[in-house]
Amino acid sequence: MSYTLGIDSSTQSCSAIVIDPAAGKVVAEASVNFGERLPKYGAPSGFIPDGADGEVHSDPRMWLDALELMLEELGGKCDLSQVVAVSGAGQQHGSVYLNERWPGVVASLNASSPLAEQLGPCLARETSPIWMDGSTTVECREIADAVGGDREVCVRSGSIAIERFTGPQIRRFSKIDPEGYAATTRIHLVSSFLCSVLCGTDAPIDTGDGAGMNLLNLGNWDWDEVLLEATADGLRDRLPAVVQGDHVAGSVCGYFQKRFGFGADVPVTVFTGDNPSSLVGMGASTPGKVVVSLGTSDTFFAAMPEVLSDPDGCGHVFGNPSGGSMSLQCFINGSLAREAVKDRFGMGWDEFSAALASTPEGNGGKVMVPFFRPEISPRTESSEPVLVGGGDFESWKEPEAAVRACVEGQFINMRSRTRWMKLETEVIYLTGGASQNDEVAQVAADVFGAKVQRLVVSSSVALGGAMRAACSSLGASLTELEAVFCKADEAGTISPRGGSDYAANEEAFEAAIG
Ligand SMILES: Nc1ncnc2c1ncn2[C@@H]1O[C@H](COP(=O)(O)OP(=O)(O)O)[C@@H](O)[C@H]1O
Ligand SMILES: O=C(CO)[C@@H](O)[C@H](O)COP(=O)(O)O
Repeated sequence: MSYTLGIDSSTQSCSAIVIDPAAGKVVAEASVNFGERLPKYGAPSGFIPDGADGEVHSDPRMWLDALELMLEELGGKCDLSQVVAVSGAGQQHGSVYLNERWPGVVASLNASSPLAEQLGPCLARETSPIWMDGSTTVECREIADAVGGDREVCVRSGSIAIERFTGPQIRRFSKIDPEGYAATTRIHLVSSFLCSVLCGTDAPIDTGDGAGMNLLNLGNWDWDEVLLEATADGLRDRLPAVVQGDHVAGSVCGYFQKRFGFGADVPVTVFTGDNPSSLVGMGASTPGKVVVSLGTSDTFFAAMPEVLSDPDGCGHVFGNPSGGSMSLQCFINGSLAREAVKDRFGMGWDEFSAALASTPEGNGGKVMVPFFRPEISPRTESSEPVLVGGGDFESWKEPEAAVRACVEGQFINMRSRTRWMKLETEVIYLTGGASQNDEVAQVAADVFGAKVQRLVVSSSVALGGAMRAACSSLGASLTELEAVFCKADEAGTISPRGGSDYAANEEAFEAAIG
């Protein structure tokens, strides 16, 4: 038996899948929700709430604790000594700031004490800004001005200077805590941090996740000197190397061998971002398939035949772990906005679904701009949702209509904001926590006028890691793996009903966002 393992450290949980690539089987899965299992970090939804000035941070020790809990759980379900290759992914853009102790400590992890205890003293910044952080508007402007404007930043890096991207975050840290920045000798992404810990060495950053930093040049897929210079002094020395997604970063280190029973010399393929990994796990790594992920964020992405960036400046280009690039649009008001509406009416998911089922397509013209925190697609300041459509609805007195207005509003916004990708969306491949909800999936089908399919294996981020490990370390064929592991759940296919073209609701939505 030769298994491969894929790890997914996303916003709210650390999950994994073990597959047997030769037998075409899923062997085991495990997941640890940060908020539920690690309440001591004060992050019920995976991040520390109520940060000042738009800051949204998480504690990297929480990610380490969760990794250990998750591997313990996984080890109870399958024999980890049979794992012959590993890879994984992290939520994108988040950054971990490490001091001079880091290289020594990570290379000599002691199996008798937890990772968080040993690596805590290596943090030059106690907590990590994550993708929801919007505190760097000033720094975005400064970087763009230094480089010659947003268009120039976009041409170089695939995105204009964006608040949650790592470069602006690094610049802000260097300004607000110059001593902390001076003590920082290495800055990792969530993905490269966890890959480093697993290998017991300082791992590189892959082009998939690296492109979410406003620091990587899409022309040569390497650090861009002009952007580095515009971002912070001495930045190049603080960043790891950039590599393509098939690079092997090292092998599973002694700590994990002793604690969890991994074998010696198990290669670890460089980790990537959760969305690039999901691209692989959804069987969408060659152009032609559109993926919508309904995780904490909602994202819409696709592999592209050539680099395509958003003229409006809200969308992004990331590296495709299988080569080339992918375009992506991210919506901050995803699952947490749906949860906010559900909670406002004291509903559970079943009642939320029933509300969708009992209301008509188009909602009689009632539509919500469901921005419970400032949105990034499009960029808006407001953290109050807007209800348009009349009477009781606008005073939040029609729960069912409000639920439909929220979900339709989300997909209407997604449809408008992703037109720049010029994709034929006959089928949408849906993944992420909310994708299991058939009624939410039905709204996606109706608004896009496209068939919606989920895959039999739903954990696409982790699966992408296990598939990437099999390709780069075992020489497996990605096409063959996709044929076996990325099968659509045909019984769960949802077709559009065609009851509305949503044109009037889109018009109302656009008018409301101004
Ligand atoms: N039945 C459901 N209907 C709608 N949304 C759901 C349902 N079950 C879970 N979710 C949503 O899934 C989200 C988590 O998705 P997940 O993909 O695990 O997030 P992430 O990968 O960002 O950590 C939760 O915030 C929750 O709102
Ligand atoms: O910021 C982005 C993509 O640019 C987010 O999609 C993060 O990568 C978080 O992903 P989820 O935890 O919501 O999957």
